[in-house]
Amino acid sequence: MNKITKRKVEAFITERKKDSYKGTYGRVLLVGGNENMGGAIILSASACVHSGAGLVTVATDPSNHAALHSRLPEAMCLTLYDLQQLESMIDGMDVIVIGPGLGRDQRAADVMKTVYETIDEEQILVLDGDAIHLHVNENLPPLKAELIVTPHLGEWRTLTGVPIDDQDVELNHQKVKDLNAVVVLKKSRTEVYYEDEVWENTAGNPAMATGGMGDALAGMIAGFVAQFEHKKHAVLASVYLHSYIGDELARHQYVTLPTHIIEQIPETMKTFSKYDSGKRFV
Ligand SMILES: NC(=O)C1=CN([C@@H]2O[C@H](COP(=O)(O)OP(=O)(O)OC[C@H]3O[C@@H](n4cnc5c(N)ncnc54)[C@H](O)[C@@H]3O)[C@@H](O)[C@H]2O)[C@@H](O)CC1
Ligand SMILES: Nc1ncnc2c1ncn2[C@@H]1O[C@H](COP(=O)(O)OP(=O)(O)O)[C@@H](O)[C@H]1O
Ligand SMILES: [Mg+2]
Repeated sequence: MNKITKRKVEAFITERKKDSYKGTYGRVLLVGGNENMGGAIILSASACVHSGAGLVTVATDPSNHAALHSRLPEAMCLTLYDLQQLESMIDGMDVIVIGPGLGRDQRAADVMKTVYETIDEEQILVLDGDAIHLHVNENLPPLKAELIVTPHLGEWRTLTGVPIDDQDVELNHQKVKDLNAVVVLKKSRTEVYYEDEVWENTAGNPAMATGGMGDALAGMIAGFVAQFEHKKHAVLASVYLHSYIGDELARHQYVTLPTHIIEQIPETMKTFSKYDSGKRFV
């Protein structure tokens, strides 16, 4: 299995071009956060903005709009259940994240259907949390977009039907090929599955075992994929950096919150970008 290491990620995160602007770094739409789980999508959106996505929009329940605006004025927002508005917004996006705090009710299923119907092959869909359950349990239209799925072990069981104790790398890899997606299988040593290879994260620790940590990762993955040309490197780099920051914080903190990790993303990216591809400090 390939290992995602610090040296590799330093080479993946490059300096920004002088003449770039927000349009260079991608447009991301994050869809989720019902009236009970607004925090989930706020964490995802916040991680996405702090990762450097050019423009971030959030479709969430209206009861979350004020909190989102006050926590993250950089993001625009729209009403989760206004399917017409959602449809027209999807059009201009590079990456769409769906699932954090979405819920699994009929309204959530209708939102999923709209996204699946509207999204096209040029776009990338990040499927997380409740969207994984809806993907399995709802009769959805065929998906044209490139798919990145970010299950934890329980969500992977839902997707594949394989009990957690029976999951192993070989069987997981077979299931990934059937799924036709990139799979970020989240656990203490997260694994990233592509059709032809598997990568293992080499960072992360139990101080990160706290609610919302995966929501933050979904937003980071979207932010990286939206701005970096090399999509595989973007996914591997985001998975590693999320855990690397967690490890740095855990040197002094018993528990690390997703908000703590998010705050550290820009500074950590800067440090990683200072190494050139020859791994030399420049
Ligand atoms: N502040 C918020 O609004 C939060 C909202 N959240 C949302 O809550 C929704 C439900 O997600 P949950 O993951 O809580 O619930 P799920 O019911 O999808 O998954 C929980 C189950 O998965 C299994 N599982 C997960 N990780 C495992 C591991 N490493 N090893 C073994 N078993 C494992 C356990 O059996 C557990 O019962 C999602 O939409 C999520 O985004 C959560 O992220 C928590 C924070
Ligand atoms: N013991 C651990 N060691 C390393 N990473 C962990 C550990 N526990 C949790 N994590 C990380 O925290 C995240 C949890 O994701 P998830 O279960 O989806 O959380 P949530 O849905 O609450 O946001 C994953 O990225 C996982 O790798
Ligand atoms: Mg989750």
